[in-house]
Amino acid sequence: MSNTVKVKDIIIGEGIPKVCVPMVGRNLTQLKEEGDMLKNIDFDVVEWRADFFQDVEDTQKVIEALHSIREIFPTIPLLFTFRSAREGGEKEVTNSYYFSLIKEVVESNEVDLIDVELFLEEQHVKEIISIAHQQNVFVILSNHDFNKTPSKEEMISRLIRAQELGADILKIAVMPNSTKDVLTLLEATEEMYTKHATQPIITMAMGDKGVISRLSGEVFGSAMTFGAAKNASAPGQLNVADLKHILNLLHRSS
Ligand SMILES: O=C1C[C@@](O)(C(=O)O)C[C@@H](O)[C@@H]1O
Repeated sequence: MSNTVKVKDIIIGEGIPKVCVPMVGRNLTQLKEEGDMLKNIDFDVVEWRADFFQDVEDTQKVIEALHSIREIFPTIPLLFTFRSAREGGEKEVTNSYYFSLIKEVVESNEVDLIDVELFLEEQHVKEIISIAHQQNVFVILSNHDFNKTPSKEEMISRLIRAQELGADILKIAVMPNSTKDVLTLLEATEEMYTKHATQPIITMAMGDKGVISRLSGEVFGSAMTFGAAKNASAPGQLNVADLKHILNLLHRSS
């Protein structure tokens, strides 16, 4: 197994951390406006945060919107995410709707990557991964704690669990309540990356305190970082242009 995942022309896990921009429009008009603005910006992966979409409970409308987003970005890897409210997202739907939505999205042939929450029922996670892999869609198994930073051991064990379940990319986002918490996240990242990971990992400490973790992926082993175009999808995200610039600077001096 390798520590990289190649999606279209982007190799996640190699070189400078890749920059992912979330789209957070509430309707198709807003998504198209966001898409037009993003056309002039340099980034690597686009994430559609479908939990922001007001018609997310209508699968047909979701697929139509997905198609429109794909038309705007035919060559850029597209990540589909429905972030549940319990993990910091905008909306809560039933597990069975979440499961059927993700299945439809994967089968639509419009996405390259999907985000699946690690704490879903294990059977559902396994099934989604299997369907996604049949369709050549990569799976990011993710976990978020918007209130605190778990212990280093706990964060590593969640990332290992995601890996054991067959995820292509492992992700954890936590909220630091102190500078020490940021160090704990970075330590967990470094240890996971050097000792356990066979897959790329993505980690971040959110909020103002955690900003450094969104910039230092190349040093500690986080393969991707999220930046905001106009509206952030999580606290602490920097503007994409600044993010790219700083990542390039850090790369040159590394
Ligand atoms: O999971 C993540 C990471 C994130 O929460 C962040 O902190 O940048 C932003 C989300 O859009 C994305 O799905």
